[in-house]
Amino acid sequence: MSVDVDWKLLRDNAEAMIERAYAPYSGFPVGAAGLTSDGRVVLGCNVENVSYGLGICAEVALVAHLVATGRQPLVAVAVCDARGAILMPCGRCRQVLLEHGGSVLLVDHPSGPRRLAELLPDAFGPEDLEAAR
Ligand SMILES: O=c1ccn([C@H]2C[C@H](O)[C@@H](CO)O2)c(=O)[nH]1
Repeated sequence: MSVDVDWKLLRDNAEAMIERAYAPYSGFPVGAAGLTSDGRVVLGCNVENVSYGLGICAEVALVAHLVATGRQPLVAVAVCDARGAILMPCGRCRQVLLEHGGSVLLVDHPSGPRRLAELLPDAFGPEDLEAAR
């Protein structure tokens, strides 16, 4: 199924999540919004913890929302900081997004959306597990 991506809608939803973020330790709230193949918007924000390493990124929270609400493939994701500026997902988040959007996933970028394949080249994937069996 092909879906038109309304990037303004995604960015607005990501920015709205800044208000929900729980980031008392870094002071760096992050919001994320994703579009599913069936046209739904899923959301996430970072959720930090007093045990610093336990904090989760906005994109990981978004994937938890996705899985809890049907787990359709992700087709596009927008992430932003407190100013509403586009934020590129950290390395761990790129791997987490790959699992649910694949290499064709569109990720918002200041110079125009990028495919995840470009942001996470030569990615580790299920075929690597198969290859070693
Ligand atoms: O892609 C990213 C990068 C960072 N953060 C969060 C983690 C931490 O709570 C804060 C500062 O790194 O930003 C995200 O949510 N997503």
